[in-house]
Amino acid sequence: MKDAWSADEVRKAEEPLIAAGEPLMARAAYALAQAVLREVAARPVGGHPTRRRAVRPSGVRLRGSLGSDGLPGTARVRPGRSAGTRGDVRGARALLLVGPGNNGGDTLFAGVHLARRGMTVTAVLASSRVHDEGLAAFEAAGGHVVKLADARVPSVVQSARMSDVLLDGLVGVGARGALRPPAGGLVRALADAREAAGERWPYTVAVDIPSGIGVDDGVVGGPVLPADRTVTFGALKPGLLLPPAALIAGEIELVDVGFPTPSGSDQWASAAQRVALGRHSMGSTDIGSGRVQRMEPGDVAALWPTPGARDHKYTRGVVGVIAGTSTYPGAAVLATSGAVRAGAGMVRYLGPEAVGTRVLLARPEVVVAGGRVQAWVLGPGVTPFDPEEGPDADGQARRIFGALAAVTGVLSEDVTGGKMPAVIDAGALTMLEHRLPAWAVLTPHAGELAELLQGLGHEVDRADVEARPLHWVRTAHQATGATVLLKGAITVVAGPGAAYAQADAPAWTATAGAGDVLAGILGTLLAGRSAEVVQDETLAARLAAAAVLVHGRAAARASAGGPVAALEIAHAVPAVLAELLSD
Ligand SMILES: NC(=O)C1=CN([C@@H]2O[C@H](COP(=O)(O)OP(=O)(O)OC[C@H]3O[C@@H](n4cnc5c(N)ncnc54)[C@H](O)[C@@H]3O)[C@@H](O)[C@H]2O)[C@@H](O)CC1
Ligand SMILES: [K+]
Repeated sequence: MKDAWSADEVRKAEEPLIAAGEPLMARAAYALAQAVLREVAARPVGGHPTRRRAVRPSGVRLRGSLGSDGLPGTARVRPGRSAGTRGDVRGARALLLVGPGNNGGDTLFAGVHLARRGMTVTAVLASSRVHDEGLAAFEAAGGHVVKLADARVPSVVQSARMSDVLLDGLVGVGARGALRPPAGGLVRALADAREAAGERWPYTVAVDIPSGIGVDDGVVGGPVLPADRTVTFGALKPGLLLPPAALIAGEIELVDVGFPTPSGSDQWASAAQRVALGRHSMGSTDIGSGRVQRMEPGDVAALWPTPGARDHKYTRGVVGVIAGTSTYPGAAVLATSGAVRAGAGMVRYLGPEAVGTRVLLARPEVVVAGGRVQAWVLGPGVTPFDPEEGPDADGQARRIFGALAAVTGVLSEDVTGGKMPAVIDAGALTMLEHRLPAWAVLTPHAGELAELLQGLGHEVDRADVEARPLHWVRTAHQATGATVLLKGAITVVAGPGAAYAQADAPAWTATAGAGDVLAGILGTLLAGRSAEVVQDETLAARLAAAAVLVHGRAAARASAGGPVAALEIAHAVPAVLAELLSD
């Protein structure tokens, strides 16, 4: 499991270490410098290993000479190393963006290592005050210093363009909100230049985080310079796992600076507190707090129910699927295929006869009849419920309302029954009338989540959900009681006391029907551990994250780098599971 710590948790962890005299900054700076040196040394002379520059002018290098604005003379000094071989970093150029705090300190000390190795290093100080010792050491090592206040932003941008590597050390975990001027203006100009430059941009390394992202929530509320690599210290930060920030953080390198291993989850138990369903019922103080995790293959293997010699189809779990209509029959095929391929003991299908026939043609092992079920998959391919339109022609809404009663165990005013986990997708998301238990997993995409939240009294649209996914997923979890899984390039899951951000699927997975397959896979997982899921309110979120990982890996396998059809994702699931379970 990858565990991301909030900025507060990082501070709490570092305090005793700093008090004990542990050289955290020295460790961070050394590791940062090593990451830069590795990259620069791997570059063929005159080009980036993966983003080779199209034109690399040769010319006279006046190493270290400065122009009138204090920046390396861009007219006189040509980019790249004019001499040396692969592995030799001498003469390579680094531009450091240095902010006022310890993030800038890390960057200056890293600059010391780079300068000592013969690189030409220039620090642009974005603030009037910077880390004193770092600055003194940097100057002593021969680093050049430019104050942003004395330089023009276009000259800094030009200097960046001519560098081999760019270090973003403006703010780290001490950041509050979007980047303010002048750092914000500089980063906006650099981000624009990077966009325009395409491949011809220096390798960009974010120090601890890309400056300007929300450390705890991954929000990108202002200018941020996308990084090729983020070298982060002590622990991952939620913003490095969560969209949209995670999509611009590049490769993440975690540096051990001596933090203790992650403690238990007791400290954030408050996030598990649930409040009554209602328009203004959310405890907003809980939102945004807590740890974010990313499940890894080993975690999934430990969670996946595997059959033993004494198991039979009922002990392994029966999934009931209510999906598809005569207009959208394919969703029924995809959801049942996902469930079958994920290893359900049995899959039942309930729906219009014509759709059931199609399901049987694709998957003869599906039982098209009612009966015992241990988890439901409700809603793929079912149209949103509109009470004014009267009873639905296919009867799917009626069936789903019935199944939803079994999920909560409240069958009627005076009759209660067994409680059952469920995946609630697509059309079924419009049929929620009561507060739900955590073993009900809602699986909306961003547009559906926005509509659900609007129904709960929030003014939010799809773009808002995409801009602050963790916030809105947590809000929906707290408002409905259900575990919420927001589908996307990075899928975010929130349940009692926990949040997961899974980035397992290739971009090709964004294709019609992929979500129906996911619903089926998750249905099988919930059915396989049905009794435990209703006992342990944290289990549904873990199983949801596990299903996302398996689905994403199956999509990657089916895609093999090219387009993928949803049904092929389902077909790839057994091989993915076999691999995960054998490791
Ligand atoms: N946690 C760890 O183990 C370690 C942390 N270290 C570094 O220390 C950093 C944290 O240092 P600090 O607490 O000094 O904080 P930062 O360096 O992250 O920045 C705080 C400073 O930035 C300014 N600032 C905050 N928000 C801003 C905004 N939106 N726009 C412009 N300026 C803004 C503040 O005025 C403050 O002066 C970490 O990110 C990391 O780089 C390392 O030195 C060593 C190890
Ligand atoms: K930074």
